[in-house]
Amino acid sequence: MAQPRTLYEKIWDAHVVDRRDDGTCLLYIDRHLVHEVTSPQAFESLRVAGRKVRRTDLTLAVPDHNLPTTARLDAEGRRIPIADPESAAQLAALERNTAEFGIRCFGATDVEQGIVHVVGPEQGFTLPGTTLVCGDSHTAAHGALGALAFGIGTSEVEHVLATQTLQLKQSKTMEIRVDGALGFAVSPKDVVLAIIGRIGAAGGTGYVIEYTGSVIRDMSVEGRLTVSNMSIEGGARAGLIAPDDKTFAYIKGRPMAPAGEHWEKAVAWWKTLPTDPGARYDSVVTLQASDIAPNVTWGTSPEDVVPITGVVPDPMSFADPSKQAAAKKSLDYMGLVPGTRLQDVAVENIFIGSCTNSRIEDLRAAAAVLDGRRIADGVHQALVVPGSGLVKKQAEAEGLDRIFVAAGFEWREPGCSACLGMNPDKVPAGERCASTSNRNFVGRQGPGARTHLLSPAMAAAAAVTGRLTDVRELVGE
Ligand SMILES: CC(C)[C@H](C(=O)O)[C@@H](O)C(=O)O
Ligand code: SF4
Repeated sequence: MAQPRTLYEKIWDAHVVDRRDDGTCLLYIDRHLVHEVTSPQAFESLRVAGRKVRRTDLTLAVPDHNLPTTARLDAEGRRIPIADPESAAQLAALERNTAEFGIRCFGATDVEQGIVHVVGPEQGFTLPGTTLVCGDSHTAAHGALGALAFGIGTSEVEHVLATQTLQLKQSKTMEIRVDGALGFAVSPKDVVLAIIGRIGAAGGTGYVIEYTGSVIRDMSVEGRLTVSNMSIEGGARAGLIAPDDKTFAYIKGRPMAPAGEHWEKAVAWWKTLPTDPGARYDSVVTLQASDIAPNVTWGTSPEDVVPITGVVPDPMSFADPSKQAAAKKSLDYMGLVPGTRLQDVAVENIFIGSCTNSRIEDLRAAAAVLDGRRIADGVHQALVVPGSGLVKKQAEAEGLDRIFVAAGFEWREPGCSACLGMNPDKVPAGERCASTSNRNFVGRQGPGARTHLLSPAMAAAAAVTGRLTDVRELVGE
């Protein structure tokens, strides 16, 4: 009998083109997503070398990082120019490069435009069993559909554009199993924050994670995308979830998904992908769902996480001296005092969006909390930024936009927005933001901005009270 293999090993083996003695492999790449920040240099190098893009049909581009999220067309239907010269240049370069090299690109005013990691799954571009790359660290998100998906650097973007392959060494495997059933108002974001809190921001270094267990199986595909998305915040190269009937139902009928007899064939193969009984992982971590509460971060690393019922930790409570120093520095930056109850921390900004939490279920969860409520007086910026034009359209069809606007939120156009300071959406220096994004690094949401990561429902609860809040108490069980 063949050796039992993990999901990761099966995808890996199916894509190795060549293997060197030192273990370096040449891997075939099935799907390549491109955005404006990490591609200009790659296209320029191709141009200089007189090379073409090897498989334009397996490459898809979309602008997201630099695009302002305010209206993109004026009253006459003309495109509103982008004020920031650098952003305007990046976006123009993406349009020019994709046109010149013959790559499909969703434009700023197309309904399909959105954050690259929302667009891939939504279009059926992301498929189980494929290798998928993008010049972006949150590419791991696509692992939620059972793709081996990971971020690459600009020189690798060039390599994939030119050859449709990548040089790589195989990673170790880590199973992260979450057993049990989640409590009331505990969301996929709380699960992944709990995981990162457990393994640490470097805990996954050198590994590809596979998320397993009843909590992952019971989760919607949207929720799984949130979990896989943050694999990189735990240091892992990728974060996979075995494809199942839910995955197939999610993909079926999407514009770029296989159809007709191709669909049947694809599903038959996808069903062979889940990890074989008896396959071994290099490392196994288990969490119990009943131990997971709505979580919030207090520091400047996603591993700095506590349940909302907790307090800001004392740096001296960490055993590791380097962690003690880091925590002290974090607290200085965050303007927090050890022992403060998280629920006593006031926030002035709310951001609901990013590739972690801007899909329809995220917007529904936040709107459910905001329905019939209003943002607190102390909150002076509350943004809700759908992950794509299609998410926006769906949300509007469900009337979610009206709930957000009635509550005092700004309903924006799709993009990365305040997830990082590469466009006009920023958090002012010294102010705090309850944010559904994935990184709370120093200056991430703007110079001096203080970020608390949490779920969409928790962000909505913070908007209502003007402080970090246990959503379970606000909405009642
Ligand atoms: C700009 C881009 C390269 C970057 C990434 O790689 O992740 C961004 O998306 C981020 O989230 O920090
Ligand atoms: S939403 Fe944030 S994390 Fe995601 S790709 Fe954009 S900047 Fe990166």
